[in-house]
Amino acid sequence: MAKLPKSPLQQLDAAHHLHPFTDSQALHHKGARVIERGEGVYLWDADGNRILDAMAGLWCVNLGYGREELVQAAEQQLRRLPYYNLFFQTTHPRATELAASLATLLPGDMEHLFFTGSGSECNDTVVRMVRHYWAEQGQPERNTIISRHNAYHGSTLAGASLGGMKPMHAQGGLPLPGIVHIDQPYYFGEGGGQSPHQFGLQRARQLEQKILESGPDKVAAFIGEPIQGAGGVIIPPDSYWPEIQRICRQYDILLVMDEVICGFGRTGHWFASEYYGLQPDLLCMAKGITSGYIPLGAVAVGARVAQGLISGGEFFHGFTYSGHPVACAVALANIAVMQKERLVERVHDDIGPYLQQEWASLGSHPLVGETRGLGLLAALELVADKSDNRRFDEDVGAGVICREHCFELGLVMRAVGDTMIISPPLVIGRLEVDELITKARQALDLTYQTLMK
Ligand SMILES: Cc1ncc(COP(=O)(O)O)c(CNc2cccc(C(=O)O)c2)c1O
Repeated sequence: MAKLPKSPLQQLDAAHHLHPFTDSQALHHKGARVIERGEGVYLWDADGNRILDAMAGLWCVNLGYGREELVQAAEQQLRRLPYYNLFFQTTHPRATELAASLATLLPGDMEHLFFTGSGSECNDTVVRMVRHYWAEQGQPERNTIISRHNAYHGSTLAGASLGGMKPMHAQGGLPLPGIVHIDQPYYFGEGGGQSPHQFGLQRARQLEQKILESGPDKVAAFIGEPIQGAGGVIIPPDSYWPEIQRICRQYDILLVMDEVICGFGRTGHWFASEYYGLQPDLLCMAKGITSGYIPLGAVAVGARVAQGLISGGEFFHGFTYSGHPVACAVALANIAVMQKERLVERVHDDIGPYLQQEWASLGSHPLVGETRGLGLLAALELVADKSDNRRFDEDVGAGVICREHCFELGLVMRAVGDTMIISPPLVIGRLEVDELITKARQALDLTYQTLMK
């Protein structure tokens, strides 16, 4: 795709708009990519280029773009009640209906929902909720939360602290006190000579070490993404999560699953906790809950913590847009479409296996050290030498080069370092998967030519 000089919009953007997670100076020179329209799994940029969005926006547009059912739900609610709050012993029908609907979809005994406006606000809520819970149980010193290096839990002070990304911690004096990290179950990058089974147990057992180091009576909870998304679609060995859950139960540590990415059918289950046989005490959701059409988050609360909160007097926490009525209306419509079209079952039985089968074929490419995936989440690792999976030097920027070739070919793939990841809309068809794979292979070929010339 030929790069045109900056348009008036790009010049205006450079003059006034500070983008998230962006080197603004670099962007000002380049000019922001302008995405104008979406339909199904496709986007169109301001130059009229059609792009297959294999990232579903930011892991969130599960129903694809242009779903009239969601637009209608929003419009109807906007006309009837565009906003009201859930404070002062008040509710509105959509919040109540959505809480009841979610309770039927969640694993285990999770019957209660606390609404927020984002995934980060969910994780801030988790920190306050678990510390308040333990204080109400007469154990106020239980306030340490254990998370993982390279986890992503958002960009608020608590979300970024729970996250394990060092560049984020370096900006703003993070992590906050009482939030500590153990290593991640990243077998391809850190497995060493161990079997996946042994590596999964070894990494899970770091939790026990950290609990003993912190003092079991000081630890409130452990938080993790079933599959780390922004960290690079890190799929743990099968031995990992059962061992984590066993350790949490042994030391009576609350288990918090962050399903902001993995929830709402992404893995072929309504929630990935089901796939891993987990009974979390708290579960965070956002993104796919509304297919990204409007911001919404929710924390699902299991019976034990819910009873503690309910009997613990006023919980001094909440947001203006907690359970925004238009967002709840869109979420209800989103869930209804997922149920009507049996999308979760389709990911599990049809399009998920098909995507994984086709994605795995990329593993034969000379640049690819590994392909992996579950449902409609997938990753591949770019390597300089397949014989020993030697990585490229960081300054080569192989992932960014590959990502840019993807855009030139009309495909969005995310680069996390030299890991290429996809998370397409759940509505993607087989022919669109074929297009995705063809373009991904072409991008790998172009990247190979760029790097190996
Ligand atoms: C697991 C998880 N938890 C919490 C959040 C925070 O949600 P909000 O952004 O709505 O506050 C996320 C968000 N995930 C996220 C957000 C922005 C960029 C990328 C990326 O992969 O580049 C990923 C996430 O992936």
